[in-house]
Amino acid sequence: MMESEVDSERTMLKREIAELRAALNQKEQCLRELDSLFSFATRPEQEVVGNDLESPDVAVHTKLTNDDIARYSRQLILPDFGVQGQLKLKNSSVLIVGLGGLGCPAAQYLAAAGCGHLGLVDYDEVERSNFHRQILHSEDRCGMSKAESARIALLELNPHCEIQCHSRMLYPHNAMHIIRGYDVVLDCTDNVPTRYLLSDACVMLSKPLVSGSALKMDGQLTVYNYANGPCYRCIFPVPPPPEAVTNCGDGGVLGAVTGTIGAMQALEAIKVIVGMGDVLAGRLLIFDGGSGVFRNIRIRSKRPNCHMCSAQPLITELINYEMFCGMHATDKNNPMLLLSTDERLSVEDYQQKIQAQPHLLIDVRPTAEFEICQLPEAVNVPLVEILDDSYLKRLGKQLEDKELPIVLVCRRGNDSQIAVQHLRNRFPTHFVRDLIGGLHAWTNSVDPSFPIY
Ligand SMILES: Nc1ncnc2c1ncn2[C@@H]1O[C@H](COP(=O)(O)OP(=O)(O)OP(=O)(O)O)[C@@H](O)[C@H]1O
Ligand SMILES: [Zn+2]
Repeated sequence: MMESEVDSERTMLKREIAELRAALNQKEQCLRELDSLFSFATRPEQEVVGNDLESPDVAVHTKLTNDDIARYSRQLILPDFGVQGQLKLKNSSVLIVGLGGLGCPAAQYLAAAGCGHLGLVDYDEVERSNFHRQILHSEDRCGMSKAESARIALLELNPHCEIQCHSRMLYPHNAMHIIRGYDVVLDCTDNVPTRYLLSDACVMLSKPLVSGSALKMDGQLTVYNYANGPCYRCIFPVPPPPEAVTNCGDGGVLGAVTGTIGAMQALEAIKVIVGMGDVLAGRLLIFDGGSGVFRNIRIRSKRPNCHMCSAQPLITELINYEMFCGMHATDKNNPMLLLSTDERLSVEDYQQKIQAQPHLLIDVRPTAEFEICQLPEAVNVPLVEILDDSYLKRLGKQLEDKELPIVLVCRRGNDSQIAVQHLRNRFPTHFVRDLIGGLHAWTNSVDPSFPIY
């Protein structure tokens, strides 16, 4: 063998070894993810201590008081409800997870109707952007835990209701402890991992789950795991890709829409407890607030091979739902993982080093948001336009022969990263940066008088 042939043989072998190593690493990573997904609930339990994790002490009432009769008279005279219905409600306990746009009206109607015990779970604190729809919270309780704030408002409405606050995040290590003590659970949250967690825990504990959602002008409602009906996994066996999920913070929502769905969640819970009416199990109520139309569609019945609620479930314990839903995966679609910090610009550096010199500041938020507030000299080019080739052509003309630095900004610094990637592909040698943390960081670190939403 010639010396050159030996060299090329060596190079080829080295390449093959590198490829085998990469494949091995990938397989090991898959194995680690699988292990982590399925061994999650068997790890030693943490943070499961605290008074709020004990089940509510539900005394059994056999009679209504005179105060009950006066207070609830208008519903007592409903033939399907009556004294027995009121007593069932008085002896019942309902867990409301999420005291936001849906949870507030739901809790309000349940407390007012005389539900004896309410559990309120929320890890978040009240802030100003909540008030337009989270109607139990008020200006003077800004910064307070949402569960505590809701409790104060609910007791004003009905001091006979016993309320247990769980001011913490519901997650796999505490979900079973918290849910166990309640008869019915309301999902009033806004994220996919919690929806799977609640559904799985409710299947394991045989609790009906009244699930609501609302976004923009639309809402949806159904009851899972009731009277042999489907669970959430029967309908959604695999989670949607993270980038396909929009929440109220990004998509917007009208308070009256969340109010409509939240009130209907309370109604379904009352129907389940009292045993009246036709519970929305196996059916999905769709509310189109724009046209004022309610539709009711039949959804599938139990999926025979559902991983959770079938006769032979594959999942027998709670798992890591964030991972299951892909939020922590090294997901290329996750904009948070697009750029490293040194490829970006802090709001302080922008203010001190760039703002005073000629530059192009592009705000990539949708126009409706740009109209709410904008930085001086910012031009609005929504992300969808940036991704469009005709805009890039126009920008190319504008930049001809100019070393104009480009700075991109959005609300929180996610969309701006996508825009940076796009512009860099087109103008690889140009200075293109985005502001870390977006306009929120601007308010927090540079100009507290700049509006935040
Ligand atoms: N796993 C969870 N445990 C406890 N509370 C949760 C969980 N997931 C979501 N929530 C709560 O559910 C509520 C959802 O309500 P909503 O979407 O109206 O409010 P928000 O999160 O304040 O909205 P915004 O997007 O405007 O900030 C929030 O208060 C949130 O804290
Ligand atoms: Zn199922």
